[in-house]
Amino acid sequence: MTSRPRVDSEVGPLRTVLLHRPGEELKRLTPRNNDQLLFDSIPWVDRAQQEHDSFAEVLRSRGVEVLLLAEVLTTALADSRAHAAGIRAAVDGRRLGDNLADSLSSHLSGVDAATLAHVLISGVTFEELPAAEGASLVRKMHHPHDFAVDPLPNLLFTRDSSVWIGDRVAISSLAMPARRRETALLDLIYAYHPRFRHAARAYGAHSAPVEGGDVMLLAPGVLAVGIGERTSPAGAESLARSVFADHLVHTVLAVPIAQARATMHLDTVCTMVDRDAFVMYPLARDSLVAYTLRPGHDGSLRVDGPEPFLHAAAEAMGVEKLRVIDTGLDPVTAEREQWDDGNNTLALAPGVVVGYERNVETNARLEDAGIEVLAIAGSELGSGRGGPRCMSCPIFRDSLDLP
Ligand SMILES: NC(=O)NCCC[C@H](N)C(=O)O
Repeated sequence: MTSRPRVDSEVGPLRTVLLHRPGEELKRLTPRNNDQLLFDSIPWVDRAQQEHDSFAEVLRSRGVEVLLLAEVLTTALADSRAHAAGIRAAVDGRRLGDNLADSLSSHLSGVDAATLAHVLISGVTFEELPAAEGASLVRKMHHPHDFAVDPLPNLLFTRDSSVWIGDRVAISSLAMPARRRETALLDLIYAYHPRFRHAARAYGAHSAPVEGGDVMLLAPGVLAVGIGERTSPAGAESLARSVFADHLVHTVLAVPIAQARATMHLDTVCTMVDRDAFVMYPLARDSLVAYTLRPGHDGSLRVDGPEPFLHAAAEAMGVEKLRVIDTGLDPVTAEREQWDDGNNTLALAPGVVVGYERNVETNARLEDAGIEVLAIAGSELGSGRGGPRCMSCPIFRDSLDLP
């Protein structure tokens, strides 16, 4: 018997998670396209898969049910409506022109669900397009390795494309063009997979950017939303209005973060490692502030602050004080380990987190503070600039009774 999806904290015991085992889409990365596709180098794909398999194994060994995105997508695409919608979302007439678009769509309408899932994730190059009658200027003028359908190498970071808030799922509105089509796949999964199709949506039909890496359920009823390179003020405000209207939370903390690649999401700067504790980039510790948003009368919004993030968060969570694990790192080590996702941990339970093994100093300080760190290899996975929290979308966590 599977539990119905529900997440209301960052650290409640994790029971079910959605991961994406990286595949052929990573083989599309070249030195010519890696910047645009948001990777900092070209990963060794076999090793990335081994690292990911080990990550999944660590989770399973702690009793977590691991759902793999390609498998759940394939199940969803077995529904003919999902199959047709998946093709519509991938085949772009503006890029291909009507003739090529029609021929690709009709080819894909004849493939099985697993093949379509593969195509939707890995993309299609012009040389891979099915043969068609007659000449095509579009085909002739594109390089054979140009993408007719873009690959989605960042699907690996399942945190960003959807997020469960209580018993509702919010499909993100991703900011970067290289990631926008991910939402179409998540939309199909949650609409057509038998396990999810009855789940209510949060934040439906909004277009202002919100990415899951910026969204943190600090405690039941308290949501923090980073605002920076990815999530815009308009996105945070729309999300807040939506979750207030659905009575999912009582407070949203809007947290400005530097608009830089190193700090692309709030979870690159800090993550929760216990019900009252964060691991946090030391240079952000004193500067992080929050605006406090609460529902006003008649659908209006109250906005207070800004004030120091830790004060605002403690007050909203109803705890006296929040702890920041004192990593005490020198600025250079802190900067290096922050870049390598040292602060991007995935909590499996209060005081138990998964982190990249390479962040030796941060992990040692966490252990000193009594946090159990399950260290995983991530030399290849990290080339996309994301750590264990980025690579996981919790679908069910046991609820957390605050002290
Ligand atoms: N939550 C996260 O920080 N996710 C990492 C996303 C990395 C991906 N290459 C991106 O740039 O979107």
